[in-house]
Amino acid sequence: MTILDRIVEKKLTEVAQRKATIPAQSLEKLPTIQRTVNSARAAIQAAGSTGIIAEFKRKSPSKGVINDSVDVIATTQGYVKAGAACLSVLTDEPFFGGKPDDLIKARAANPTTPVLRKDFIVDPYQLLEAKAWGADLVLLIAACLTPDQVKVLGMEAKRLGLEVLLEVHDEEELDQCLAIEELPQIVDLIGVNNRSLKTFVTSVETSLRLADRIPSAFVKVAESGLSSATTIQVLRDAGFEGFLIGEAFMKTSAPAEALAALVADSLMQTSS
Ligand SMILES: O=C(O)c1ccccc1NCC(=O)[C@H](O)[C@H](O)COP(=O)(O)O
Repeated sequence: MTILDRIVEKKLTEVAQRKATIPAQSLEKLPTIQRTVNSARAAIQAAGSTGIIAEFKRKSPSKGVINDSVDVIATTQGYVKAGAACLSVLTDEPFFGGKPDDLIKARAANPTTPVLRKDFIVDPYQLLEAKAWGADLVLLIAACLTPDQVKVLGMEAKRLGLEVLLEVHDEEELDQCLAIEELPQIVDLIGVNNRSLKTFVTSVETSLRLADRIPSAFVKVAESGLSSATTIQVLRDAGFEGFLIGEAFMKTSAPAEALAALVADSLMQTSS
């Protein structure tokens, strides 16, 4: 059983309990469901964008506790001030120490920045939750979904006006998803996760290997294990425009300052 199998098993139980507590019909009636989202695609592709999707992540299966002392509002506002194009907020509690309230607070504190609900989406109900809590964007992880589920969840996300980041780990997952005829209508960004779900080892080679297989209709996002301006430049040269970064910032006592330093390093690289 991989870590993803364990997360999904737990997630299915959690979602069943949440549905029983707050029915989908009640979520549908919330005013936030009608809200127009902030586009992550536009934010990442805007002239001068850093492309950085800065993640608020307290702990992880690979690292255990990363940072359980920083405040979500101060950190996400600091991220935006330091140049984040988008925010990513974990809402999974058992494995990542996140909670819905983190997303709700990050949304309210950063009204014009796209916010990703970072979770393991296995049921359309979670998309309703994401919209209700103020997310602009959701993650669909190919490794835990069939192509049919990707299609159903992607279509539901679009009904709700959400943007979709589809995450793949290898060629097989990417090719299976690219075979979905409706993919360009239901997915905005394709992310390549550099972290092996079996070993937790991150290798930027994964992103570099898959870069050219991702059609230009999708914004390319490199995910996990990123920390240096040099690597970001190599990924940019390979066609990546988005960079999902959590641990490198969150492991410091001042995550926003770590982001500011990375942005400064990146600017120095482009000007030299
Ligand atoms: O981070 C983990 O240990 C992990 C384990 C199992 C499934 C997913 C996991 N991480 C989710 C992510 O995709 C990352 O939080 C995200 O890409 C940021 O990565 P990093 O910059 O390495 O924190």
